[in-house]
Amino acid sequence: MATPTHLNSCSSTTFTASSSFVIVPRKPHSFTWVSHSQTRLRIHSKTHFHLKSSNGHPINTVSLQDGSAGTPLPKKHVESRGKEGSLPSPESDNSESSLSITVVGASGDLAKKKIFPALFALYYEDCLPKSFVVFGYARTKMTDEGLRNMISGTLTCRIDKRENCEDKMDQFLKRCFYHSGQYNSEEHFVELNKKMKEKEAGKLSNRLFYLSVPPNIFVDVVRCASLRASSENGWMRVIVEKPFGRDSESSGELTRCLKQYLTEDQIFRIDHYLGKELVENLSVLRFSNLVFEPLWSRNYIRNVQLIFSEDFGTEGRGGYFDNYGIIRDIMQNHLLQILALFAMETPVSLDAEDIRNEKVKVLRSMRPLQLEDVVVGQYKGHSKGGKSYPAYTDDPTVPKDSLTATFAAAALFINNARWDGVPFLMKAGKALHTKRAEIRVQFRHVPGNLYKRKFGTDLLDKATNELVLRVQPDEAIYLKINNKVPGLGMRLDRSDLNLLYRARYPREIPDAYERLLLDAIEGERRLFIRSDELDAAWTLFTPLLNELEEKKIVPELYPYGSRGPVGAHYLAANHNVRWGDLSGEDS
Ligand SMILES: NC(=O)C1=CN([C@@H]2O[C@H](COP(=O)(O)OP(=O)(O)OC[C@H]3O[C@@H](n4cnc5c(N)ncnc54)[C@H](OP(=O)(O)O)[C@@H]3O)[C@@H](O)[C@H]2O)C=CC1
Ligand SMILES: O=C1O[C@H](COP(=O)(O)O)[C@@H](O)[C@H](O)[C@H]1O
Repeated sequence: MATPTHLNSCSSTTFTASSSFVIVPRKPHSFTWVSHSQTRLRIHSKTHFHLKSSNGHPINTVSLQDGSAGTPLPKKHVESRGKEGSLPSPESDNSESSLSITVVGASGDLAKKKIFPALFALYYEDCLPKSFVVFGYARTKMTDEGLRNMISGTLTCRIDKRENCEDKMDQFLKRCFYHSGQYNSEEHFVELNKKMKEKEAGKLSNRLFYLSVPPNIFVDVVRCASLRASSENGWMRVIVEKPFGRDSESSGELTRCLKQYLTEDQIFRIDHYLGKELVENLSVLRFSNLVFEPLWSRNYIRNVQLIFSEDFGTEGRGGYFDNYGIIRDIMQNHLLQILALFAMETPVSLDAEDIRNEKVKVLRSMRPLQLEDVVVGQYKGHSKGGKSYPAYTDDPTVPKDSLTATFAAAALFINNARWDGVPFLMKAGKALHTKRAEIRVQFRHVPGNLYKRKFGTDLLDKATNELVLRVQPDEAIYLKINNKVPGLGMRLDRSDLNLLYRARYPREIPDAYERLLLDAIEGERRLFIRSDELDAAWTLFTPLLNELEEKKIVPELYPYGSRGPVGAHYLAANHNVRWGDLSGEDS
C-alpha cells in the first residue's frame, strides 16, 4: 500500500486561532423570515436578501456573529419562524455586509464540475447576498477572464426556470475573479486579501474559503488564509473536502493542525451525500410519519442495506484512489453517515448539535468490525459487445500489483437496545453494472401470515415488506407491499407504493453542493461532520483497514460492468440477508 500522502505534521509556523482575528464589538444579528415550504423559498425584497437554511431556520444574513465563525440563530427566532407576520423589522438587516467566497484549487476538477456551478445556481435562485464576490485561487496562471471562460462551460440554468439565463450567467461571471498563488505563501494570501478588500469596499466582510485541493495542502492553505486573508470584522469559515485523513491517527493530526488556526465552529467538513435530497428526507420520513417511526427498530426491521454503485471505474482519479480505496472513499464517510442518520434516536431538536449528538452516539455504539464481516473486490478488464473495459490496474497511475479494493461489502452492527442483532449491510463499488445509491429497509415476516400460500411463489422473502429510498438516480421512495391480484380468485403479488420524485415534484432537485454551500454561508452545521463524529468513524474502520493492509488481503476480482464479487452474496447469506438490489424485481 502506498504511503499516506496525507499530512505529515502541521506547518512549522504556529499561531493560536485567536492570533489571526481582530476582535470587534458585536453587532446585533440580522434576520429575515422565510415562509415554510418543502423547498427553499425566499421573500423577494428590494433591500434585503432572504435565505433559508436546510433545517428550516431563518438565516442570519451576512452579519457579525460570535467570535469569528458565527453561530446559528438563537432559538426564539427559530421558533417564531412559522408565525405569519412575525418578520423582524427591516432595520435589523445589515445590508452593508458582503460575502467573499474563495475557491482554493479553482483550476481543479471538483471546482469546475461542482463548486462554481453550485455557486451559480445559488446566485440564479437569488440565494446569495446582494454584495458577493467569488475568487478562484490556485497556482495555475490565469486571468479573471481565463477563469470566467473556464467555468462558463459548466454553468447551467434550471431546466424548469430558464428565464434570463444568459444574463444571469454574465452577471455572475462578472463577480468572479482569479488570483494565482502558491498554497503555502502568506505573501500571496496578502495579495488575495488586498483584492478582496477592494471588492468588499469597506463593508462588513464575511469570508468563506472552499478547500478544493488535495489534503496534503489543507493546513498550508488554512494557515495562510487565517493569518493573512481572514475577515477583520465578519466571520471566516472554511469548507474542507474529504478525505479527512486516512485513519484515526492522520485524521486526528489533521484536526489538530487545522485547530491551530481555526476553531471547530469555523471548520465545515463536507460530506456531499448529506446534502442529497433523499438523505435529507430520511429523517423527515421517519420522524414526521407515524406509520414509520414505531417500526424503526429491531422489532420490525430485519436488516438495512446501504448500497452505492458506479458504472465507471477510477478513470482519471487512480492516483488518489489507490491510496484510499473504496472503504475510505465511500464507506467510512458517505455510507456511515447515512447509517448514523438512519439509526439515531430522536434528537432533542433540529439544531445541528442535537442531531450530531445523536449521530455520534450511534457511531460510538458500533460493534468493532472484524475481517470476516467484510468482502473486498477489485475490477478486472472485460470485453462486452465488441467493447473492452479496462482493469483497475490498467490505470497508468495505479501500481500493477495494487491490492486496493474498488469494491467492498460489510456487515455492521449497532450494539444498542434499538438495533441489537440487526445487520446493517453496506456495499460500495466502482465499475459495476449500474450507477445507483439507495437505502433499503427489509422488514420482518408477518407472523402467522394467513396468506402465505396465496403467493405465486412460496419464497418467504417475497412476502416481506421493503422500503426503498433511491437516493440516485431518479429519486424515489417506494414501499413493497403484498397485494391482492385483482380478480375473482385470491392470489397475492408484490406491488410498489411508489413516490417517484420526478412525477410528484416537477421542480428540479438542487445539487447537494448547492445545499451545503448555502448552509455554510448561513452557518448551519447540521449537514457537516463534527470532529467527534469523524473520530468515531475512523475508530470503527481503522483496525479493519490496518488488518486488510497488514495481511495483504487479496481482493476478489470481478469483471468491469458486473454485479460485483460473489463473496458479497455469501456475506449477506451469513447474516440471513439477500441483497435487495439483486432481487430481480427492480435491479
Ligand atoms: N473530483 C471529485 O469528484 C471529488 C473530489 N473530492 C476532493 O476534493 C478535492 C479536490 O478535488 P479535485 O478537484 O478532483 O482535485 P485536483 O487533483 O483536480 O486538484 C485541485 C487543484 O489542486 C492543485 N493541485 C493538485 N495536485 C496538487 C499538488 N500535488 N500540490 C499542489 N497543488 C495541487 C491543482 O491546482 P494548481 O496546479 O492550479 O494549483 C488542481 O487544479 C480533493 O481533496 C478531493 O479528494 C471529493 C469528492 C469528489
Ligand atoms: O466522494 C466521492 O463521491 C463520488 C460519487 O459522488 P456522486 O454524488 O456522483 O454519487 C465518487 O465518484 C468519488 O469516488 C468519491 O470520492
